[in-house]
Amino acid sequence: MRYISTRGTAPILDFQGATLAGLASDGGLYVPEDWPSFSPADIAALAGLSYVETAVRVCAPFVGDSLTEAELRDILTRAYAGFSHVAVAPLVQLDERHWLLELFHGPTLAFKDVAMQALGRLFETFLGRSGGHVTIIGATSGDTGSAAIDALAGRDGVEVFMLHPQGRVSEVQRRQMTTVLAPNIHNIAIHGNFDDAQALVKAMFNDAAFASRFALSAVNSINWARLMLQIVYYFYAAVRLGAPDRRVSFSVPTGNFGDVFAGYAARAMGLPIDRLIVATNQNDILHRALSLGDYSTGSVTPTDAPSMDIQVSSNFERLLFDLGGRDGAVTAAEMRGFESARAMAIPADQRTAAAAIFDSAAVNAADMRAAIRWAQDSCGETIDPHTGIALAAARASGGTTPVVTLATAHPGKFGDAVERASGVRPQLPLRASGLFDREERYVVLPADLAAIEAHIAAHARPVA
Ligand SMILES: Cc1ncc(COP(=O)(O)O)c(C=O)c1O
Ligand SMILES: N[C@@H](CCOP(=O)(O)O)C(=O)O
Repeated sequence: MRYISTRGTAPILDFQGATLAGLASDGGLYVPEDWPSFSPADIAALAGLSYVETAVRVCAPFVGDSLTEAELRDILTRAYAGFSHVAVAPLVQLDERHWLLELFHGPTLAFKDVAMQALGRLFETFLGRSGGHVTIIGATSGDTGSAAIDALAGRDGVEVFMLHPQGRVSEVQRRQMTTVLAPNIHNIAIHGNFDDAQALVKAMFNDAAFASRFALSAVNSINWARLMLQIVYYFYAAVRLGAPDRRVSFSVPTGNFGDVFAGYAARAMGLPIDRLIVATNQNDILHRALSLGDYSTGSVTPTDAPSMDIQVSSNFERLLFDLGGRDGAVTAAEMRGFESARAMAIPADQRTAAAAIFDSAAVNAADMRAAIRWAQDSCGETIDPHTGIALAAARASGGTTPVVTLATAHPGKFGDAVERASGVRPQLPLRASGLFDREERYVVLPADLAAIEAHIAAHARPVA
């Protein structure tokens, strides 16, 4: 499989190259040149397979010659061996139409582990071949950072610099990052919000001299490998609910548009997904974009679902590229316009194409809390606020198709908010015990490119 940039001018790479590059050198995002196609018979053949075997089959066409099937299976087997549930992503029935897909059984208790545990091993394998070294820079609203740090701490060949918005992640999220004291892990709290952190990361990639001096790479969902690994659970869940013979919808708590874009990719590959529901919190740019064509940023509002307190959603560019006929020049012009005006009107034909696939909803705090209470009181399931947002949107949607709500974080990561909503204090699983007793290490810096680059330059290993 070859990978092309959404902005059309970066070199075309294979899977190994795209994984190590992270962001394309023209500022775009790598996408597969074509969507692999799964026939109904291919999908039916996934029935009864374990999560790892499903992942091998779904990922193989994307990986191409970069890994043998045995190498891929070995990476995935080791990635999911540390999950606390043997199903990796168990489906839990709520009522006759609604299911939860629990994606939080990995080491840091959020869906990010599903991709990151494998991505860490992909980096290790690819860098091991060349004896190379990369500097990973990332931005997090809480969950990507902890998952990346767990996956990469102590690994040879990688130095990790993770930016989070100071005071805007939960205490559990912060401690999951800052109590990891491995020498290759560097946490940076910035004065600003997640969008500022993400913009700084992209600015460092766009600083060609800095990017090549430190061999920058990415673990955010701008890295295609993240999304490939997230496509798997759409197949896994849909097959369990009757695909290819029954259509299934998914409700996805959305911030950076990565998780729901993985669902879009699964649908493009042939999985019979009926609707993809894009559920946002009060930071509703994606809901406005999909329902009104208004992709314009506002200020970021802090909410009880802080991991979704995002305005500029990186992966929306991948959707615009596909909907705009996969013309890099068109997407590059659109993104340049958006980056300067902080606003963009989605063209009518692209809105119509999106409406055939996506529904969207902006869920307020009261409706999110009501969804948490309903899950608790009517189903005995304790869910976190991000899942609550998506469940509220799922229950408000019409139709008879089964709807799977992605449960993206363990409720214990957001204990205060869950307790406020339901009166129930969720416990953190045993694997997180001791978090509050450990030493923390991080620096606080202004959201200023020169300051961040100077800090990284002082601690990273330049290319020889
Ligand atoms: C718990 C949780 N739910 C949902 C999201 C939103 O996912 P995405 O950014 O892929 O849209 C995030 C952050 O990415 C998250 O951490
Ligand atoms: N909610 C995310 C934001 C970054 O998302 P990513 O999927 O692009 O890595 C977080 O928890 O950091």
